[in-house]
Amino acid sequence: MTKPDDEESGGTPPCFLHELDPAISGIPDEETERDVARWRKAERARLIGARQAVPVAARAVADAAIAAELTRRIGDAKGRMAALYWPFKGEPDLRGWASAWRAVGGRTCLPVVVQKAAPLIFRDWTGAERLERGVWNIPIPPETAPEVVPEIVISPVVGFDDGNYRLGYGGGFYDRTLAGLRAKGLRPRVIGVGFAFQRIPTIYPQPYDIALDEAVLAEV
Ligand SMILES: Nc1nc2c(c(=O)[nH]1)N(C=O)[C@@H](CNc1ccc(C(=O)N[C@@H](CCC(=O)O)C(=O)O)cc1)CN2
Ligand SMILES: Nc1ncnc2c1ncn2[C@@H]1O[C@H](COP(=O)(O)OP(=O)(O)OP(=O)(O)O)[C@@H](O)[C@H]1O
Repeated sequence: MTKPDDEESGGTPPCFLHELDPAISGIPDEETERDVARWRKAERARLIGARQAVPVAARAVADAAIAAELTRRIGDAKGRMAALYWPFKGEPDLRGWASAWRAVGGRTCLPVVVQKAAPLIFRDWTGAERLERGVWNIPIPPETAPEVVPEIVISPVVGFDDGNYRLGYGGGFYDRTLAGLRAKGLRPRVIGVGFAFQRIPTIYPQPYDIALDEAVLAEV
């Protein structure tokens, strides 16, 4: 990245993001990391706000559209393990899809935060067990539920960009989880889900960001 000549003369723009080429993921420098973190924080707030403002009726239509499209893309359920999520902050509610998937022989699991700044684990979710409160009060299957490895990961996006990169809540959980699975030679199919307005040109991907395989984003 080149530095503008006027850096010492008061003409410096507040942020250098406009100079970044998202296609190039070089060695991260501190200044860039700070700018990206700041930009992501604001973008998350904007997108989560827009998502929470979607009216209930429109949301129900969009959730149904996402569910139908997932079924179409994924196909046969028999014996296949899909990771879902317990929706919060206006995320699409796919719990109905999860039970429909189980009803035709699919299996489901939910992500569990073991600790901050660490990969997630996935626990088997039959739909019959009593869920517990995990970190940030997110419902999770109890410790007695076996840890499993999903073949398909349905991941709620805060933002989704043209390079298939996902903006999440900022914990880095999915990136760490997918990196950990890859290190073991495991590559689940990762499908982002959300609403069409969550599509953005770029999240300014960093070396640790892992692109998703695809996304299903419903119009609202
Ligand atoms: N429904 C759902 N479940 C999920 C995820 C998700 O994106 N959606 N996750 C995907 O990763 C994991 C949880 N990730 C989360 C990451 C940050 C925050 C959060 O609210 N953080 C606080 C800051 C907390 C702190 O830094 O101490 C905040 O934003 O106010 C919540 C969940 C696992 N379960
Ligand atoms: N594989 C990894 N190893 C170590 N640190 C990582 C890894 N992936 C991400 N991080 C760290 O996690 C932090 C948050 O990452 P990022 O902004 O991509 O979160 P996010 O994808 O929006 O959140 P989430 O996946 O929890 O919804 C970053 O500061 C980054 O340093």
